[in-house]
Amino acid sequence: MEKDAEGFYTTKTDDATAKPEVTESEAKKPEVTEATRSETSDLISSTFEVTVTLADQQADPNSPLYSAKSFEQLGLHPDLLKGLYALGFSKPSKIQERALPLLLSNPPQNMIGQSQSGTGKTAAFVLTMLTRVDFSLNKTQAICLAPSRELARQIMSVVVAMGKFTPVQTEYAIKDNLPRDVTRITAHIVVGTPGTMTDLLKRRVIDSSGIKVFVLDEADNMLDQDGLGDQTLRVKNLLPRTQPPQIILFSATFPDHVRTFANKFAPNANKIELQKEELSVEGIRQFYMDCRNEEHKYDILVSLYQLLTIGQSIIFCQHRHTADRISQRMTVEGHKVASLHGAKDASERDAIIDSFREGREKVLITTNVIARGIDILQVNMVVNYDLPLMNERGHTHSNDARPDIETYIHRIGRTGRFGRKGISVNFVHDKRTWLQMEEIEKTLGKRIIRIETDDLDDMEEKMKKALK
Ligand SMILES: Nc1ncnc2c1ncn2[C@@H]1O[C@H](COP(=O)(O)OP(=O)(O)OP(=O)(O)O)[C@@H](O)[C@H]1O
Repeated sequence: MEKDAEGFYTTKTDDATAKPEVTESEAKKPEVTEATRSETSDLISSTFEVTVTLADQQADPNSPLYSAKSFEQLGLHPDLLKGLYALGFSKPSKIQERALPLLLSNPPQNMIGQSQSGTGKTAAFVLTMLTRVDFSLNKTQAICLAPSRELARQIMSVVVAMGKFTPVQTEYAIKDNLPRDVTRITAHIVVGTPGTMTDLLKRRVIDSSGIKVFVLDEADNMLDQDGLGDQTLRVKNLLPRTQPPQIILFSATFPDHVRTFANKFAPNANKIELQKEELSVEGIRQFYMDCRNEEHKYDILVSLYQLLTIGQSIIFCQHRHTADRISQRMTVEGHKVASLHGAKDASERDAIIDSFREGREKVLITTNVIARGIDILQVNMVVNYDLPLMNERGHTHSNDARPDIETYIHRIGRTGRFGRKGISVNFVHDKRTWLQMEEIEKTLGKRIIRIETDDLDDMEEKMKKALK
C-alpha cells in the first residue's frame, strides 16, 4: 500500500488507470468567482458572520478538497460535465479526483473508498452510475443503497441533478413509495434502503440481470453485523453471479471489524483509505458542556436556543422518546423546533426533513437515523445531547456502553461540509459520560474544549471564533 503526498493510502488492484477522454464539451464551466459565501445570522447578533472560502480551501494541498485536476481531465461525458457545472461544481475534490479514474476504468473494478464527511463522495459514485448506464436500454443497470430513507432521497436528488442533461430514469426503493402491486421497474438507476430493495428484487419487480453497478453509501454501516449487514448481503445474493456488478463502497469510516467483511463483499477492490488521525474534518471545532444532571441538560439546551438558530442545528439524542419529549417541551415553551426519528411514518419523515432543508425550522431534534450522510450546508452546529454509544447500534441491545466513535464522527460531520466551518457541543453530565467523551477525544486525537454552562457569552465568543 502506498501513501501519497496528501495523506491518502491508495491500493490499486492492478494498473487500472484513467483514460481521460478530453472531450470537446459544450458544457460551460462556472467562473471560479464564487469563492466566498456568507451566511449571516438574523438573530442573536447581526454582526455574526459565517464566511466560507471554498476556493481557498481548494488551494490548500493538504485539504481534502484540493485537487490538481479538472473534471474534464477525469474523462466524464459532456452531458455530465454540464450537470456538474449547473450545480456550481468547478473542480473535483480530492476524493473525486482519486476515485473517479479508478471507478471509471475498464474492465470495471470494485472500490472501497474512504474520505472525510462532506468531501464529495456522493458525486464520485453518482457520476460512476450515470457513466455506466446505457440510456438506450430500459433496464435497471445501477442500484444504490443507503441506511435511511432521508439519505436515499438526498442521493436521488444528486442523481437527478447531475443527470439533468441525460435521459436517465430513476426510481426509489424506499418504504411506502411504490404501489404495493407494482410489477415492473425499468428505471436505469434505483436508489433505496435494503429492505425495500430486497423485496423488489425478490419479487422480480426489478430485473437484476442488467445490474452493472452496486453502490453502498455509508458502507461500514450497511455491512455491519450490528447494523444492516444481513439485509445488505441479502441484496447482493439476489444479484447476478455469473457477471457480478461493480461493487462500490464509500464511507467516512471503516472500522477494522467491518473492513474485513468489506474486503470479502467487494473482492479485489481498489482502495482509498484515510489514516486514523485524519478521520474528522479540520473545520469542525468540538466543545463540551459539563451539566449537573439530565434535567440540567434540558435547561442548557433551552438556554442555547438563540445560538442554535444562528444557522441551523441538529440535536442528537439516544432515544426516540427523548427527541419527542424535548421537542414537545421546547415547543410548549415557545421555541420552534422539529423532531425526526424512525418511529414516524414515511410521509411525515419526508415532510420534516424537507422543511428543515428549506430552513423553515432552524433546530432539528433527532436520533442516529440521520447521523450519516445528510448534507445541509447551513447546519453550523451539532449538539450531542446524548453521546452515541455502541449499544445503540443497529438492532443490538447489548450492555456495551463504550462510545460509538464512528457514529460520533458522522454526527459531527453534519456540519463543516465541504470546507465550511462548524461546531459540535457534547453534553456530559456524570462521570460515565465524561469518561466516554474522554475516550472519543483520545481516539480522534482532537481536543474537545470546555464551555462553561453558566456563561453564554463565553459560548457565543467561542462560537464566533470557531466559525470565523
Ligand atoms: N467538486 C465539488 N465542488 C463543489 N461542491 C462540491 C463538490 N463535490 C461535492 N460538493 C458539495 O459538497 C457537499 C458534501 O458532499 P457529499 O454530501 O457528497 O459529502 P460526503 O463525502 O458524501 O459526506 P458524508 O460522509 O457526510 O456522507 C455537498 O453539498 C456537495 O454538493
